[in-house]
Amino acid sequence: MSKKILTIQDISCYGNCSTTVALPILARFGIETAILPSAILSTHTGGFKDFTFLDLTDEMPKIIDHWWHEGIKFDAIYTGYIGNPKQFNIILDAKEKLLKEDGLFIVDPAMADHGKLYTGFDEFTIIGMKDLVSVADYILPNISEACFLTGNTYEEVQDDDYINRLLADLYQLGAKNIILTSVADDYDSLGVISYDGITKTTIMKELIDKSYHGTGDIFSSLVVAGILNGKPIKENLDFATDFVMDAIDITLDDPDHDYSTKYEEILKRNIK
Ligand SMILES: Nc1ncnc2c1ncn2[C@@H]1O[C@H](COP(=O)(O)OP(=O)(O)O)[C@@H](O)[C@H]1O
Ligand SMILES: Cc1ncc(COP(=O)(O)O)c(C=O)c1O
Repeated sequence: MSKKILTIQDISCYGNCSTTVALPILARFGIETAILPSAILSTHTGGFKDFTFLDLTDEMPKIIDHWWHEGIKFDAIYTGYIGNPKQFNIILDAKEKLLKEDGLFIVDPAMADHGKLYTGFDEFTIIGMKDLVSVADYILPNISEACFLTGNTYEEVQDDDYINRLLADLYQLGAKNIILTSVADDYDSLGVISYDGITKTTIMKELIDKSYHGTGDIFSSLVVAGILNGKPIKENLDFATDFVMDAIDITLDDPDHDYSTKYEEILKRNIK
């Protein structure tokens, strides 16, 4: 039977990230997707100046309560970029009211990259993300987010001891499954490591020397689709990393598309 998911993140109207990539990707893999926007921005916050920002904190509880009264329930809730620290408690309320008893709570703590918090985020964002992480079935932090969540110092290139410490500290926070992204064991590689408290699965690939906004959201949406569709973790992570790399590859030769990848070209392929 097909699955039903609720994704809670911003709508960046232009720029191919968050809700505007989650919806098409999840739908492409047969998952019915409802959205609860945390904010509406004219663009994402990376690389565009003077973006607009409409905070939807006041609207969110109304939408949740309407669905609750309708008896709507989801197989999974997947959270991303949060528009305001006040939304963390609203999201926990949505989990109580709208997630099926055996449903999955999946958190992409989208708040930082390259060792820095995104524009507009502060310690209240970190505290709120920790609350979500503590009750999550899956979390998908990058190295920067893992550091802000656990109080470790950011390292651009990481050795085994450092990664093991991050994974142990994240697991200690309460997350049942960790999918750590932007892992680099040297300056020529990039990949992901998953950890479920017992087993570590590592997928490392050659670094493409260019980064784009939105790749984290594309990666997370693909992995979430794989989890809901019961894809084995290694296959799931391998597929998602290859997809993101292909999306980067086809965007490299288009200087007018610096703000995100042209991932639609890859989504168009006959993928299973
Ligand atoms: N330039 C790149 N070269 C190779 N792999 C990449 C590149 N950018 C992203 N990826 C792959 O996609 C994953 C998620 O993308 P990333 O942008 O690092 O996520 P996040 O937003 O969590 O930082 C990475 O861990 C890596 O496996
Ligand atoms: C508003 C907004 N949402 C989501 C993201 C997440 O982007 P990424 O997929 O690069 O982590 C960003 C990053 O720039 C953003 O500004």
